[in-house]
This record gives sequence, structure tokens and C-alpha cells, in this order.
Amino acid sequence: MVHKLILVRHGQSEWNSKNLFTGWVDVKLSEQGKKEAKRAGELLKESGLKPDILFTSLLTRAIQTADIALEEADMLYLPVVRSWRLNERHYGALQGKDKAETLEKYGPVQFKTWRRSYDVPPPPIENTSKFSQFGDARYSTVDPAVLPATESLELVIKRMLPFYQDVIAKELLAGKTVLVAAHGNSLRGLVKYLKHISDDDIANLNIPTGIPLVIELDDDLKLIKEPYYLDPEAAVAGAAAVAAQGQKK
Ligand SMILES: O=C(O)[C@@H](CO)OP(=O)(O)O
Repeated sequence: MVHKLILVRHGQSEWNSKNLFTGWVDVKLSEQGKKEAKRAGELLKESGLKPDILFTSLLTRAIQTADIALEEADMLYLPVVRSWRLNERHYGALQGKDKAETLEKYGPVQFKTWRRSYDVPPPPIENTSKFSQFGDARYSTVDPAVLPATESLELVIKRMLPFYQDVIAKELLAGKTVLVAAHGNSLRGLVKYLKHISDDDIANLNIPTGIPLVIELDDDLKLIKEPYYLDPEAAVAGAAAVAAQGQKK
């Protein structure tokens, strides 16, 4: 049978619109982000896809996106599982920093290395930073030893993939259509894994906000065909906008 996995990156957040590195900082959707989430719901409804279960990160912007989209699609009844393992990449000491200023201060090579290299994490954040999640109650059930103070994409994949393989894959194999609402970098990691994208080439993959990406898998959970966005034109423009972040507007 064809197993269907639908990925959606949260709509524009307040910090996406301000061009700040966000990571695990729990910002909300901007007004535009709410519109994008509603559009994601319309696209889902029009597509006729019927998710059976929703997975989200523990971050408000992903939760809000799923709620708004599912309300629009008349599917707020879906069972939900949330996990920190679907969270955005922890951006370490860059959290709260302006992307354009960081680009100017450190230059394009270091900036791209921090944003898009596979295995170079930014410097870790101090527990005392106002942008640290140290002591945040939402992670109280997670072993402190595995909670990051910074992450590369490689580290994101290491903590996200067990959740995909052990929990999400089980639902897919049981014949459920799965919707995942998460983040630019946690979803880049999942797409890298499913499409076997190389460590170098993944630098060029950017996921647009608020446009569902449909992935069809066989019984071994291998790709049947190229994943497709429910609004391909908007996805191209959205991905280009993400790639261009950092440049002054
Ligand atoms: O700031 C962040 O957390 C992420 C996603 O918004 O940004 P980037 O695309 O630069 O990895």
C-alpha cells in the first residue's frame, strides 16, 4: 500500500518576520504566519488527504500552525502526539541574534556554515542567557543529559530520527496517514533521511513556511516518488525567501 506522510513547517513566526535566529525560543506565529497556517488547512482540505494522526514539536508556533490548519480543514478532532524531538534545531548562542547583523559581523562563509553546514554547531548558549531554555517546564520529563545547548543539523537528525523510526513509522505502517507540524531544520533532517540527500547537498534545501509537503512511501517506507508540495509555485518562492534570510530588506 501507499503510506502517506504530510510535513508542514509552521507559518511565519514573530521572529521569522524580525529576521532573528529562533531555535528553541518559544515565539508565536505572526499575523502572516496565521494566514499561512489557514492556507495550509485549505490546501489539505482541497487535496482530499485525510490525516489520521498529528505529530507536533513542543514549540508554540508548530502547535498553533497545526491547530489553525486543522480547524480550517475541519479536522481538529485528530489525536495528537507532541515531542521535543521534533523541535527546531537548537541554535545555541545565536538564539535571539539578528541574522543580518550576524552576516555582517562574521561574513558570508561563517554565516552559511552556522546556518546550513551539516555538522558545525554554533557556540553553545549559556544557561543564564535570557534565550536559554534551561529550566523550562515543558522539558521537565526529558533527561537533562540529552537536552542540547546547541545543535548542528547532524545532531538534530540524531535526536529526531529515533522518534520517526520508533513512533511515526509505526503509525505509517499501521496504515495511518500522518501529519507532522514542525520546523525548518527538523523537517530538513527528515527529508534528508527519506531522500538520501548528501551532507553537502542538504545545504541547498530550504523548506517554505506553511505549505504541506506530501511524501508517499512503500511498505518498506521507501519513497515511491518525488515528494510534492500542495502549492508548488508558492513553495518555490517560499524556499527562495528562506534561503535569502540574512540579507537586509
Ligand atoms: O532561526 C531559526 O530557528 C531557523 C528557522 O526559522 O532559521 P534558519 O532558516 O536560519 O535555520
